[in-house]
Amino acid sequence: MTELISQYENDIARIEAWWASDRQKHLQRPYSSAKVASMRNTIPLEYPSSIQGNKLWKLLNKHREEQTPIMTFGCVDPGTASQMSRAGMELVYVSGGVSGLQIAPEIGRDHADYPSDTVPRVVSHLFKSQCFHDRRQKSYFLGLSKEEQQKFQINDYLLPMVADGDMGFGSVTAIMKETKMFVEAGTAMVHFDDLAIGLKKFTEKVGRTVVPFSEYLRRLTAARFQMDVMGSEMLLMSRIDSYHAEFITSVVDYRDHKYVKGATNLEVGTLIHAVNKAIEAGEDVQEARFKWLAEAKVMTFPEAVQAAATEQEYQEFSKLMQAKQFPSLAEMKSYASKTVAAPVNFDWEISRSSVGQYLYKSCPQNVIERAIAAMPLTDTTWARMDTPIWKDIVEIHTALREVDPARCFGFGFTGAFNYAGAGYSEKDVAELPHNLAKLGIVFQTQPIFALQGTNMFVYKFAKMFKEEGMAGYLRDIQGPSLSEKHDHGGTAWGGNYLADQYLNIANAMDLSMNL
Ligand SMILES: C[C@](O)(C(=O)O)[C@H](CC(=O)O)C(=O)O
Repeated sequence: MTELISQYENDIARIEAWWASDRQKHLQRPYSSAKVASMRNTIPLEYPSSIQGNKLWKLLNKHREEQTPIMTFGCVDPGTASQMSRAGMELVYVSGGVSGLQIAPEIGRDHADYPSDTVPRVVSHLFKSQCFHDRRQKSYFLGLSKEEQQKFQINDYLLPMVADGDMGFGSVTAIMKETKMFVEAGTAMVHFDDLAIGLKKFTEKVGRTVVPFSEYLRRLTAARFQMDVMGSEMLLMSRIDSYHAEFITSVVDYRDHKYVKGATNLEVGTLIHAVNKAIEAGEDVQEARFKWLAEAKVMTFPEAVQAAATEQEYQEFSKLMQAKQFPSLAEMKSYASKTVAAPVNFDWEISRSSVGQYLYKSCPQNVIERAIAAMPLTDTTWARMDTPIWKDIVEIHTALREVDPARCFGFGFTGAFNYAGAGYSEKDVAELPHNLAKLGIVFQTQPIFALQGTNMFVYKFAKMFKEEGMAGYLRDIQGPSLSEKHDHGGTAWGGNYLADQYLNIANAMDLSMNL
């Protein structure tokens, strides 16, 4: 019994020293070291994700200081990961969307509806493959002559992996389990977003739903707590998805109230009723929805005040609004009643969707507020965007860097970004990675290469092979592969040297045989 108590007390001291370290000191936890210590195992467990997390932390900060980008892309298979190493990339991104379409037991769109262990399993598989290549490279290298060693290119096969944790696949205990799986798998950094579970409609232009502020912070706290219990240095990234959200699940948190939209024409009945009527009549539901939204004159409460007030009244109202960063609806209503003569009609209940979501106004400011609230619990931030609007990127990251100048940020160039539509010239696109890096946005991923790129390359090859057969194969694949010493099963990459060494060792089985 006393042993358990002294171990618990030692753990508390160790945790506090750890939290004061350079790597951890930027974090603030809403729980004590004693709580963490009380939930630790009685044997010390260590995880390679700590080594990978620390490696990534150094890498991100080096690039932040040098204002240079770390370019990477989504990868779900060992071969691709090994070639990323060989090409000198510095990290590997494991995409949820690609895992859902390539790895999940039941393939489907990126709705995060695949089993919660899908991405951790991909990371675990990749990590084992990274360790294999690391081992076989070392043993191969050590078997070379001094001259050969001089010329040998040593690859870093153990690139840190950044993994997509989506929204965590459940509430507190589910997120803790998910985080545990990522730590055990060898993940260097995981991101959890503020999207609603079960309502993810990914990369479709409409219909994204976020959870309230408080629910998101609860997710991050659960993940951080799990990492603390495991003593893990894996990095936790907050990914804020509110920039393109159209809905929020609840108005329980007053910090969201400024952005929740309601009907200002109260004569229209409910949105649900309008949609159901259209379904019954066999009419276009989307059209009925748009019609209702226009008739209901949907807007946020501050916008409703502006519409009802004179310019002078609105200025008075705005002054009162500045008194508090996060006024609740009740407070905003009281400010309006003190400053505006006309009635301000506003009802956020009648505009709720059929699954109960409230309408939500997305804008850079709510991304900033959410990202700042998430900072004490997380190591890095990703403000996700469907369209890379440069002025908003600058606004968001400038505001965030004022709060934490040393923060490293991430960015995803999603597959369908319309750069020209967002005003980018070819030169702007070429300079984008460097311009992002100047804002501290150093982790930059093209998440879906393993769909967009791989599909295209395989299609082109398959067409050629069908038409030209082995002659085409020899010309385009086998010839260059052999002559340029690309990796394939018959090279050192395939592990034959390592296997030979295993065989030799095993063949030396019994020295007493003296054959
Ligand atoms: C990063 C992402 O979550 C993914 O699953 O890879 C997606 C990718 C995409 O839609 O292009 C994302 O939400 O950005």
